[in-house]
Amino acid sequence: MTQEPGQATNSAVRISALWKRYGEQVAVAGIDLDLPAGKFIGLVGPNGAGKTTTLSMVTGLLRPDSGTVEVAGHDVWRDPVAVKARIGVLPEGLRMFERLSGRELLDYTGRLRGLPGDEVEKRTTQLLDVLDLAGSQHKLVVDYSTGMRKKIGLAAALLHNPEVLFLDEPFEGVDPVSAQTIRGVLERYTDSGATVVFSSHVMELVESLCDWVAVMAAGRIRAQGPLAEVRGEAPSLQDAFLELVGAGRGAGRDLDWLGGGAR
Ligand SMILES: Nc1ncnc2c1ncn2[C@@H]1O[C@H](COP(=O)(O)OP(=O)(O)OP(=O)(O)O)[C@@H](O)[C@H]1O
Repeated sequence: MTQEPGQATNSAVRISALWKRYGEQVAVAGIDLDLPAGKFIGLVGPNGAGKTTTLSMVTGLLRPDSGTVEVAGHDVWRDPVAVKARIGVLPEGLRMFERLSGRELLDYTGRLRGLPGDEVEKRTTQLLDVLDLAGSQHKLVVDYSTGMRKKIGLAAALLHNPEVLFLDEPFEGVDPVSAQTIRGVLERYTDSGATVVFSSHVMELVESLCDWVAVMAAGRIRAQGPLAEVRGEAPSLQDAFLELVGAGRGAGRDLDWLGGGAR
């Protein structure tokens, strides 16, 4: 059911019976997810679980085989313009306009989003400042480090003040200082009532940031809910996760030739 534009909704994202296959490979196997608005949400799962495929379908970058996705009350595939106006996306391996400087990239993004020039300028200056990129604002994006690319990508995704922000592995390749900066910006953003959905396989990070998690493995949702509920009696999210995805702690036992100095 799609709500009328502007109507209040408690769900930031509603996914129903979503499927995606790549040939014989089932990447996403009919998942249902209801992600509450105003939360810091982690989508966690091992390599190949289907996180990127799910986020791509939710953000309108990849067409599902079947199923529906609603973001901020709008159907992603029937009402793509309304959805794209309300979301910010930092995809994995984001392609950017490499020959623009950081500031030019944000200026261009702001204008594409239809913001007035003076507003773009103001927000750009503030974001560059907060994300510690002011000193590199005139450097070409092609010369940015991995962490700087993540930060400028995040700034571009935030510029139009979206209702829901989707981030695929936002902390991958980011040093602890930059990670702390990104974290501060995201916490401020969710405190104002916006929603962050991010994918990660770093459990400690998810545990320390998120108030709500969805655990994915082999294309299916294994658990979803408030962090404390998903963690249950387990000492940490990592333990709960290993239990849920059935990971063997004995992995490597067969590698009897490995280590010990014998050649
Ligand atoms: N373009 C593609 N063509 C064929 N198979 C694909 C494609 N993209 C993903 N897959 C397969 O779909 C499954 C889910 O992949 P996906 O990238 O969504 O997982 P992920 O949870 O994001 O993994 P990771 O944490 O390693 O990035 C994997 O088995 C992967 O090999």
